[in-house]
Amino acid sequence: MSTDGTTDARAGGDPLIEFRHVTRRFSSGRGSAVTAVDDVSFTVDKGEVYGVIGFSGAGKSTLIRLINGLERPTSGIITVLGHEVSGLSESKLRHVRSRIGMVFQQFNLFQSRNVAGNVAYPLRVAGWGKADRERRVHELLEFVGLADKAKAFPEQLSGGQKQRVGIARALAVKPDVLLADESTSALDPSTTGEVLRLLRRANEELGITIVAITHEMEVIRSIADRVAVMDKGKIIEEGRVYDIFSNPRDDGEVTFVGSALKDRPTPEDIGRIRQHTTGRLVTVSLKDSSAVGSVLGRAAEHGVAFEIVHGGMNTTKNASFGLLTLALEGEHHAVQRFVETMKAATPVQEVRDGEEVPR
Ligand SMILES: Nc1ncnc2c1ncn2[C@@H]1O[C@H](COP(=O)(O)OP(=O)(O)OP(=O)(O)O)[C@@H](O)[C@H]1O
Repeated sequence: MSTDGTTDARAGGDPLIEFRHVTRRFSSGRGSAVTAVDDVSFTVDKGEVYGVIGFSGAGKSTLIRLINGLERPTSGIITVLGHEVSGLSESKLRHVRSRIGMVFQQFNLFQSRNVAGNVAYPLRVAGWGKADRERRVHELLEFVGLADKAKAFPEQLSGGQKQRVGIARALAVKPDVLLADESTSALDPSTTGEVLRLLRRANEELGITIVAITHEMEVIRSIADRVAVMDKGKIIEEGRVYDIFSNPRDDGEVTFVGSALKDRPTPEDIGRIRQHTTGRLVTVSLKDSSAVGSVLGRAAEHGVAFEIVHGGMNTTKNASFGLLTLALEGEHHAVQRFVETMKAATPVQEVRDGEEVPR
């Protein structure tokens, strides 16, 4: 990662995907219209994992369908792999689509074909010869850890195994981009981890760029480099996952991503904490834990006593970080000076009693 907050890949050239003021409106038939994607602009760089998160109806599926040209924008410009797809004919679009793999929530496997047959399908369509197909299918099944299942049929596989076949198939023709549409939403938590690790390997070992749309924060936290939060068709927040997760905001406003962290105290937690302390409550970021440790080590010199009342560690794709909530006891000005000293070392957020923390 470079110091200006961009990915290393960006230095290598133009973005792989670019949306400029893209809007997609659907008419509902009775004269009213739904704006599924509303004046959205973003870029995805080569080699990065870009996550899009939002509630149902936020416009995520429409956004992903705009990338592979299954939807056309009402207005705005979409460039994918150097082509302005918003203006391409259907035959030219097919060429761009052949460089984009797709992973679906419900796997979309052919039930009548075995695993090898499913993975070989896009290779057949692309005109690969039999020997090359067989070699490639074997290579892909090795990559996804299903070499022993080549002859099995989808109905004989677990959900996680089906999705691994789906990923092998999506990677078959060596696409530049993988679009993952709620790829783990149909899976249980342990299988979700297995599929996310595989997507991460596809990104890191094969260098494939991934756009993952999801309503699950876990997907964003564990594989995305950057995240866009969608709400009612708009991107309402965007940034590097590590920065968004690890910076509690000073103004007390809790962001969509930040609100999903389990290591901030809920109002119920605050109620319990208040039963045994009247101290000032602050949440400090452990982005640089040695700096925080040395400040806390000097609390007594400031005439301040602290107690750790809440906290935990999180791991994102790129790094770990934690949030620690402290109760600070001491003379008002001493506590204030100590908070200022902490703020010089790390982001600090006040915890207000009775504060509503959206979950
Ligand atoms: N073909 C269509 N015709 C009319 N309205 C549509 C069409 N496709 C999507 N919409 C509307 O656009 C809005 C965004 O839908 P979209 O499916 O993109 O959201 P989403 O975030 O993917 O939600 P979900 O996770 O439930 O699929 C919704 O109000 C939806 O009803």
